[in-house]
Amino acid sequence: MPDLTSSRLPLLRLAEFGFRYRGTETPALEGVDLTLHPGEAVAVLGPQGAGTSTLARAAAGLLGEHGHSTGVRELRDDHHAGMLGDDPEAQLTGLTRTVREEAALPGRLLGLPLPECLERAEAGLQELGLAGLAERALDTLSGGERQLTALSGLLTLRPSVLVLDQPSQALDAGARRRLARSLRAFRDAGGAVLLTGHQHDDLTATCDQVLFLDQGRPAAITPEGARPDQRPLDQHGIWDARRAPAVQDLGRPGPVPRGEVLLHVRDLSVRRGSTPVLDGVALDLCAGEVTALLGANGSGKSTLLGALAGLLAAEPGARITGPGGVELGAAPAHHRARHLGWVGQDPGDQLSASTVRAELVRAVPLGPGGRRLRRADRVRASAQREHQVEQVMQTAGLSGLGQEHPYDLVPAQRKDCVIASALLLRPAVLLLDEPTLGRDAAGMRRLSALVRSFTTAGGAVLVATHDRRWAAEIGDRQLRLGEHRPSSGHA
Ligand SMILES: Nc1ncnc2c1ncn2[C@@H]1O[C@H](COP(=O)(O)OP(=O)(O)OP(=O)(O)O)[C@@H](O)[C@H]1O
Repeated sequence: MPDLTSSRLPLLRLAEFGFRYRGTETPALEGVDLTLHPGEAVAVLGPQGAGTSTLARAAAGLLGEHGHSTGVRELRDDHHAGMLGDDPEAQLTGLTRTVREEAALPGRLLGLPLPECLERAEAGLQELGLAGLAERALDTLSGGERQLTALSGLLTLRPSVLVLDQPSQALDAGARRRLARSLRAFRDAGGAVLLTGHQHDDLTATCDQVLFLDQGRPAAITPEGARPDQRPLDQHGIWDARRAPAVQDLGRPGPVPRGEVLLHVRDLSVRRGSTPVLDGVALDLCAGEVTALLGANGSGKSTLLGALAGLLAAEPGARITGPGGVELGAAPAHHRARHLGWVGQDPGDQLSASTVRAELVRAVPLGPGGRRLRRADRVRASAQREHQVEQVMQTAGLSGLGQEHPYDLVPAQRKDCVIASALLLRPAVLLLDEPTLGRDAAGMRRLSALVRSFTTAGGAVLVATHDRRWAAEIGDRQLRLGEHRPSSGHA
């Protein structure tokens, strides 16, 4: 990055900036003023649909051919902006095999000499705590490890302005601290940072200013250097992940005798490659309870959920018993799916239809006889299925999105689509992998309500999350994975 410290000229300036996507009538952004000087960091927060991701792309200069812009966007001569997008499934290029290759790729595409690319990649990986994973195949990484790999690649380009859309997604507290340190060093060297998203967290809290967006328009801005307090965050629909948990707000009953055990697990050990990731996990999921699954990036949360769903093989000796004592240890995944609804970390892995409605219709079997139903029964079963789909779309906040392609939805809605599919099979247990990613305050409330209504109806939920506030609010119990040794305790 060129030396910037001597100058107070802005690195990036948006003035009266507006943008309208092609084929739409309402502008996604209007009248946005934003200036980033060397050393500064600004957060732009808004509820889902407020235009924060569009603003991130505009700042990074990536909107060009997608629509029509008005006003001014100026990036200082000889400088460039780099951006990490909000879709965890689209952050890796798919062109490389290992972490080192992926981190070095952006430089190679720029035409930098290979040794320099590798040197920069090494430094980026070191800084973000990934040096030990340099040789790892990308398809073996956990969600947080993937996100940090993408960020290391971006850092090798040495941009002057870093634009990060919801960068804390999927990161544990330690990784967030490392990232905050690395952004501080980046700013001290004269760079500027723009963070966008729907949540206030440890990273947005390090910014000099917070600009709130509402329906594409600036709604408020905090005074420089002041931290936003509770009121504007609530007013603008932002989920405050740093707030102390408000357990009483959820109307959770006090300690009650545990309900029927719906999933009983003992001696569950799983290896990934040659690495032992889970070692003798024991847990009981009971009717009416939410168990929050916590642990650092790479501690094995997705591995545990995947092994319970029958998607990853457990070491011999594991005992897994489902509702009513049904033996699941040797059952294949499609058999377990009748009892255990698995919603994995990457919703894209579980979506295959071209519309949300088609995806959900496909999830429901058409009566016990399937295609062999008589015509009249089939008509009745289809109408019933339509009704079920309609209802679940409402519960999951997908009303009005039935004709959308799942990949046109934002990541949180894509996850809702997979949650809805799982609910349609009426499982006794829901296994949710990081369902809070990318949600604003209303999205978090909807998720809490959905989880609670599932347990109130007698189900059990095991949910992996890095959001400690939400874990404390929703979890009746907590199971913490760490150092490959699980420890469980009550919330
Ligand atoms: N084939 C493999 N070989 C070696 N290690 C692997 C393999 N597959 C996964 N791992 C490692 O297993 C560990 C557990 O991964 P998992 O995805 O379960 O973690 P997680 O707790 O869900 O993490 P995150 O919070 O980042 O999503 C990670 O360190 C991951 O890199």
